[in-house]
Amino acid sequence: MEYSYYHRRLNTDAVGRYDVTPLFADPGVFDNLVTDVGRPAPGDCTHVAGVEALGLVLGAAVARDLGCGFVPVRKGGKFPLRDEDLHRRQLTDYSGRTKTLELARELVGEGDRVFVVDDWIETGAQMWAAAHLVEDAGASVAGVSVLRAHRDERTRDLFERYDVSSIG
Ligand SMILES: O=P(O)(O)OC[C@H]1O[C@H](OP(=O)(O)OP(=O)(O)O)[C@H](O)[C@@H]1O
Repeated sequence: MEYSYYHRRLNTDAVGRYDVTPLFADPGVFDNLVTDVGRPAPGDCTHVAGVEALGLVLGAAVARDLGCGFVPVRKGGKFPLRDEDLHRRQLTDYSGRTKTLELARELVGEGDRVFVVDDWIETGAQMWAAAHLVEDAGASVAGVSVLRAHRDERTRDLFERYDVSSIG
């Protein structure tokens, strides 16, 4: 589907922060969204990672669709694990607040090819951290896919380093 298909159902022109959950609530739209976000995934992808919170919803559905494992990238302090069992990155995103993202060490590692999914990218800070967590784990990033991504100087490094796909 073109981005206009989703745009019609979102009732916003925002590029950055907006609520994508109406796209999850309609089963037909959600099915199309999962297909479209997962389409750029390469055939050798072993896992899909999703960024908390809404990237968990979308990423898990994409993983199921692709027949891959699912790996949650969680906000700091959510994994009930010891520090030494986590990879951790700090970032400052669109909100101007400093946040932490974590990935459990046991979930992925060398040889794994991880496709990273989220709902949208504004500054790219969360996606940059998520992709680097995958690499910190010894796995490789098989691509990045979102519904909508802002392309400007803030996201240039992300687009240069990774194969980033967006519907809009
Ligand atoms: O490009 P950035 O500046 O990093 O912003 C994009 C990120 O911000 C939002 O997450 P948020 O932390 O608001 O959580 P949510 O999924 O719970 O809405 C969105 O889901 C992305 O993860």
